[in-house]
Amino acid sequence: MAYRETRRAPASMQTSIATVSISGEFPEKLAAIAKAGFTGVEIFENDFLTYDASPREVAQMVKDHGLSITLFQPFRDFEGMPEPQRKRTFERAERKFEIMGELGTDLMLICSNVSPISIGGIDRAAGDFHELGELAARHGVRVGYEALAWGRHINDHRDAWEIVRRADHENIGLILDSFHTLSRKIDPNSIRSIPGDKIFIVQLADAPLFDMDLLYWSRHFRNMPGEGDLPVVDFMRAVAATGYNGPLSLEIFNDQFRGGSAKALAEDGHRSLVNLMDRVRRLEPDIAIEAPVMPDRVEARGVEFVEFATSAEEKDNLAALLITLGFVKSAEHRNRAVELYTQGDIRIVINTDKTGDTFADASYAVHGTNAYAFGLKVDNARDALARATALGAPAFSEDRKSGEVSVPAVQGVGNGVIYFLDETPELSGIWQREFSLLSAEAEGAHLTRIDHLAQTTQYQEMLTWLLFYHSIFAVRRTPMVDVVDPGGLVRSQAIEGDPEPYFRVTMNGADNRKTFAGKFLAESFGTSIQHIAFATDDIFATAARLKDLGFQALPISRNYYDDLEARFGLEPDFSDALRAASILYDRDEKGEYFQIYSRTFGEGFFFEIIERRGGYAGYGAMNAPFRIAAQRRLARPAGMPKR
Ligand SMILES: O=C(O)c1ccc(O)c(O)c1
Ligand SMILES: [Mg+2]
Repeated sequence: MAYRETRRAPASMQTSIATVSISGEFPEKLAAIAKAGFTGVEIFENDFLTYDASPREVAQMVKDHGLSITLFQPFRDFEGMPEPQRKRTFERAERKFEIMGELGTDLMLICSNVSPISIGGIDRAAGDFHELGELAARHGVRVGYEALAWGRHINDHRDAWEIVRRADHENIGLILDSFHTLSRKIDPNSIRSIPGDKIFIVQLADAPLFDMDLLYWSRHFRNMPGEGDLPVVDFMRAVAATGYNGPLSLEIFNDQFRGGSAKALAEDGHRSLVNLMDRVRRLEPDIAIEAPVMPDRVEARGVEFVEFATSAEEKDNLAALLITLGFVKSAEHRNRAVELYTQGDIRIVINTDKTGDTFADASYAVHGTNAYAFGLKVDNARDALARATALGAPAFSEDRKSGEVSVPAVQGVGNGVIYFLDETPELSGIWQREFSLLSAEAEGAHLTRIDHLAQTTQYQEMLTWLLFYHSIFAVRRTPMVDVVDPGGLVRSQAIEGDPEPYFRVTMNGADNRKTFAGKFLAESFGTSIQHIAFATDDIFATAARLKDLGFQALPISRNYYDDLEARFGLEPDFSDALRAASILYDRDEKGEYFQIYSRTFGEGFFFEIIERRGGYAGYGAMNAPFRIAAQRRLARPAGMPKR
C-alpha cells in the first residue's frame, strides 16, 4: 500500500473545533477553545464576518490564544457552474484566498454544490478543481472538497474523492466529515483506500439517530463524538488507517449548544476527541496519529457506598428513615463524626463532621442534606483515576488525618465526588482501618445491594454527563425516554455497565423548575443524586418487613392499580397484594419489575426499592408519572385540597 511509504513520523494529536460549535461572541469562543486544550480552530466565515475586526486582527487574536487556524470555511456552490456564474465563482474564490492570507491559514473548505443551476459530471468538476488548484497555488493556499450529504450532484465522499483524484493537483484535496458519510450510511471502510496525504482535514460530529431530512438533521442536531448514535469510532478508524495525521476537527451544529456554556462545550468537545482517539488507538494500533495513552475504560463492579453530608440535627431524620428501611448503624469513624449504616452489601455513610474544612461540610452548606459522594468498586483505582483525569475530570482530594486512607477520586455531576475503590489492601481495608465496628445485629429488610443511582441535572447538561460516564467507564446507554411531569417534560436516560450492568445510573434532565426533578435541583442548589434504588430478591417479603419496621411507603393511587390490572391482565389477588404494599409493577418480554418508593426527604430526595425478575432490564419508566403524581400530592402544603 503506497500510502504507508509517504507516512510521516507520528505527530502528537492536533485537535481543532469549528467556531460554530461554541456559543458566545467570537473572543469568548476563542478563549474557551484555547482553555479546553485545543490546538486549532476552524473559522466559520459567518462568525468572522459578523465580528467587527479585520482579518489581521483576528489572526492576532487566534495567535494570542496559542491557536492556529486549521481551516477557513465554507465556500459554497463552486464546481460545475455554467458561465457567466463560473467566472464569478473563481473571482469570489480569489477574494477568499486573499483574506486567508491575512488570516494566516492555508486551507479552505469547499462543500459540494447545491445550486439548481449547477451542472453535474465528474470530469467537469475535476476540471474546475484543477483550475482552482492553479489559482490556489499562486496564493500559497490549499483547497479541500467536502461532499455534503445533500449536495446536488455530489453527496458521497467516494465521488468527491474521485473528483479530487482526477483534479490531480497538489493544492486540491479531500475533506471528510463523519456526519455526511455516516448520515447516509455509507460504509466508512471505503475511506481506507484513500491516500492519507490527500485528506486535507477531517471533521468530526456525531448525532442522535432520527429519521429526518439530512440537511435539517445536520444543521440542528449534531453533537460531540460519543454523545450520539453514529459509528464515529468506525469512521475514525478508517481515517486513521490511511496514515492521516492532520487535525481532528469538531464541526457541531446544534441548536441547544448555541445557547449553552462556551466553557462546558469546549471541554466536552476536547474530551470527546481524546476518548475517540483512545478507542481508535486500541482498535487500530498501527496509526500515524499519536493518541494520548491512558488506561482502558473502567469497569465498575458496583457501588461500594453512598455518602450523605448533613448536620447533626438533620442526621437523626435520615438515620431514622434508614432504620425503617432495615439498616443498622454498624460502625463509627475513629476520628470524625461519620457513621456507617449497612444492610446486605449496601453501605450508607452519614457525615456530619465539622472539624477543619471538609468538602462534606461545604457541600452541606450549599446544598443542605445531600448524597454528595459515592464509591465505586473497580479493578484498579489508580488506573481509574488516571483515565478520568486524562479525560479532563478534576481529581478530588482532601487533607487526611493520620491513619486515614487517601482514596483516588474525581468530581462528577453536581460537583459530587466519585471515589474509586479496589482490592488492594489499603483501599479494601478502609472500613476496618478508619471505622470502629459496632456489634450491631439487625434482621433487615432483605435489601441486598444498590441497583442504581438516579442523578438529576439540568437538561442542558445531560449530554455533558452522559459523555463523562461514557468516556470514563465501560458503559452503554439506554434509549432516552420522556417522563411527563405535570410541570413539564423530564428526559431520562440510563448508563449501564457493559457487558455486565453492575453499575447503573439513571440521568434525569429537567428543563424547568416546575417539575419534581427541576424543583429538587433548584431547591438543593444543584446537587445531583435524587434517589438511590436498593435491590431486594423478594419484594413481598421486603414489604412485610418494612411494615413491621414502621416504614411509610409513598402511597400510590387506586386508579393506578385498576389500570395495571387491565393493562397486564393481572389476577385480582396479585394486584391487591401490590396495592396493599404500594408496590408499582412493570413487565416486558424478559421479565418483571417491582418498585416501592419512600416518601421524600429534604428537598425531594427519596429511596426506592426494586426487584428485577427474569431479565427485566428497564427502570419502570412508565410508572414514573404515577410516582411523581404521588410525590406531588404529598408535597402539597397543608390546607390544600387532597384527593
Ligand atoms: O450545513 C452546511 O451547509 C455545511 C457547511 C460546511 C460544512 O463543512 C458542513 O459539514 C455543512
Ligand atoms: Mg463539514
